[in-house]
Amino acid sequence: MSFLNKEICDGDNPDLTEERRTATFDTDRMAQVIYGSEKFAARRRQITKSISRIPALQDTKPLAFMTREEKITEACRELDVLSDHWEQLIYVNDEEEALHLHREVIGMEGHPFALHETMFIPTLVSQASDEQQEKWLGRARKREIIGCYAQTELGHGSNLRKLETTATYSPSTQEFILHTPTITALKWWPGALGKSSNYAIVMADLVIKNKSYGPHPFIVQLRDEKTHQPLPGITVGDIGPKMAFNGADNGFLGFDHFRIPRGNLLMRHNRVEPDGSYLKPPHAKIGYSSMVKVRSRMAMDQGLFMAQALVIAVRYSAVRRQGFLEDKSQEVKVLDYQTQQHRLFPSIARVYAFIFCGLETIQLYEKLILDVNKNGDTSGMADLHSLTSGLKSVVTHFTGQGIEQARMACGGHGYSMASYISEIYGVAVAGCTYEGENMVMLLQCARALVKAVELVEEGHPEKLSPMMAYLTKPSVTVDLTVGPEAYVKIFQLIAKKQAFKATEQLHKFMVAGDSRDVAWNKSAVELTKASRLHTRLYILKTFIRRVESITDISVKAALTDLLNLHLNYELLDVASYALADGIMSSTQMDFIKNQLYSSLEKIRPNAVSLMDSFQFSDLQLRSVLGRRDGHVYQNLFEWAKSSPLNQSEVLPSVTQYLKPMMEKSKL
Ligand SMILES: CCCCCCCC/C=C\CCCCCCCC(=O)SCCNC(=O)CCNC(=O)[C@H](O)C(C)(C)COP(=O)(O)OP(=O)(O)OC[C@H]1O[C@@H](n2cnc3c(N)ncnc32)[C@H](O)[C@@H]1OP(=O)(O)O
Ligand SMILES: Cc1cc2nc3c(=O)[nH]c(=O)nc-3n(C[C@H](O)[C@H](O)[C@H](O)COP(=O)(O)OP(=O)(O)OC[C@H]3O[C@@H](n4cnc5c(N)ncnc54)[C@H](O)[C@@H]3O)c2cc1C
Repeated sequence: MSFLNKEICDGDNPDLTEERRTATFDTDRMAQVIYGSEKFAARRRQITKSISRIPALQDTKPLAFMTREEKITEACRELDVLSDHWEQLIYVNDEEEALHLHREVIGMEGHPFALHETMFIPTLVSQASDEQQEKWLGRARKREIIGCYAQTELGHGSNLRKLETTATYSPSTQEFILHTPTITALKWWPGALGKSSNYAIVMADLVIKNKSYGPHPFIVQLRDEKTHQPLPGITVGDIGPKMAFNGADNGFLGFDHFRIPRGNLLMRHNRVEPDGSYLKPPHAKIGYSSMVKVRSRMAMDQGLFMAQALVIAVRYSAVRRQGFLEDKSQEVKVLDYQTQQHRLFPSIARVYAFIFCGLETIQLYEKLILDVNKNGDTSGMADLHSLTSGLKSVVTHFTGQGIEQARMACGGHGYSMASYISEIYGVAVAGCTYEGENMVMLLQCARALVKAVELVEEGHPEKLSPMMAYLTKPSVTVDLTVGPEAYVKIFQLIAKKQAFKATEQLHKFMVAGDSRDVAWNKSAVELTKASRLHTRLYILKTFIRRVESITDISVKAALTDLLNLHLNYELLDVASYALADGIMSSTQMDFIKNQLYSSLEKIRPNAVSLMDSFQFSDLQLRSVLGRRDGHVYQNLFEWAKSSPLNQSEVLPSVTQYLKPMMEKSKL
């Protein structure tokens, strides 16, 4: 079967056109699966088309040749143009459409609204009372004010209970006094805080009558709305250049006894009354909801980062010819090498798997917020917290690995900033750190796992949440040839064994006299391993569920090949556990390897289309190597010529130093 999209292929590199001809499915149909619905996939295309009709949004100077200041200015110029066209481009207040618009036009290097959309507004939605929403949410949505999320401090990011910024209630004036008592209490890292935001959600330790109530969210005006000057009592600025993400002004912030009205404590779930009495929230960690929101998005966002790198690497691999196979008259596309396929295809499978998880966790968060806000029902919080803690850690780790492999798969040109892969890598791996450092979050996930194992050991398996039910499954011998369910069974056994082993180790140290915290630390590596396996099992099951639900036969067939690759690759990757515990034999290992290699061959003809299906525009990709038309070499040459170093033949560094040095050497 062939699905040739004329519009796409006309004038393209013939090697890429050939790849698109061999596809066995329709990329528009695949896009519906990727983006969760026919409607949203179509809206994305429509928005992309509308963007392409606005000349002021087309690419200017390549980002790689811009200074940081130029990048920030350019992002703001684009935001201004977008704001003029906002209502004609997207449905106002549709978060997914807004995200797509920003991703495509401004890209991933950060911008003044990145935290406004992803954390400031969501915190107002989940934490502000109706009255407070009336006051601030409308203004925020209309972009009359720009906000950020200021939580992390110079001295503390992971351990929130030790945040030092205080918000001390003064009943006589009905104000909170925000204060930065030490250098380590300076807020440090919040995105868009340094120069752009005029408001912030500030997480500070609530203190009433000398009693600390822990971190609470406050809305704080930082800058004058007319002059944009910091208000008296506020010290704020940019923390300097970063590994990537340099279009964002991550900032620092200090308070000198800065007063805000009582009504600026976000009070949907807790209250401080005028006399200073405190009303507890229905769940102690409800104030952490914005972090859970971002974590619940991360499987999707990271999947899309990795997808961008893979679109670039796969298209380039179909254009790049090097070396010979059978036919000595023509060099082969590097995509035909088994090693190249092995380098790229398992990551393609992970991209799809991560995105399917993201579609699910985004919905789970939306449901949770509805339950909490409408019915005060917090019962889903613990499960979503442990799930998203594990997921953000596993997904960011593999995304980093996948992008780096994509970079190497592009050979020398992958190392050039023309590929854009280094930027994608730099931005994506920030996710290993932000929203909770990966080890810290794996250990959060482990808390839930250990609790579940303890329930089983105490004879209460009925109390387990559905995600943990596998911990009660008995050991069985599995015939791998029967299909995905057999892989799930083996994975469940591996994950279960590791969860029990890690818990056993924890208990052993406790029995020997260690406190739970010390025993926990002595078992931490084993615990993180259990969390990873538990999370990878969830990813695998989600992938299977999603593929089963697809109705388009050709799309389903292509994704089944990808799923089979995933099952074999993941199981092989954790085979050491299975071998050590006698869960799998070496014959089964050989079977898995052979399945894996034949999956690579099956996927090969669909590789380019599997990545085309993401329907990223060239504007969004920002990559010379990944262009849709595949005209790599001409454009690389043009790109290099536009380097500022090539704007003159002889650089001042030559006249000033190299020439005199060479002259001196002649003497
Ligand atoms: C439209 C525009 C879009 C444009 C997009 C363009 C592209 C942009 C690209 C990229 C955007 C960039 C965006 C960057 C964004 C970054 C933002 C940030 O980084 S904000 C800072 C994050 N900071 C952390 O995540 C700290 C991590 N630490 C913590 O969360 C806590 O300290 C934690 C969870 C590690 C411990 O918290 P404890 O000390 O209060 O609690 P304990 O004592 O350990 O636990 C007590 C119980 O509470 C539960 N718990 C903890 N947190 C919970 C929660 N959230 N929900 C439910 N339970 C929770 C625990 O599981 C535990 O349960 P049991 O006792 O075991 O049953
Ligand atoms: C690009 C970027 C954007 C960010 N944006 C924001 C933002 O908008 N708002 C905001 O408030 N913050 C933001 N942050 C800050 C970010 O959330 C924190 O850096 C992150 O939570 C990690 O905390 P930390 O820096 O204190 O790391 P640390 O906790 O100091 O980590 C250092 C090491 O200690 C280990 N460690 C720490 N605690 C434990 C433990 N209990 N057990 C085992 N190991 C442990 C970690 O695993 C790690 O290896 C951003 C950070 C980055 C990089």
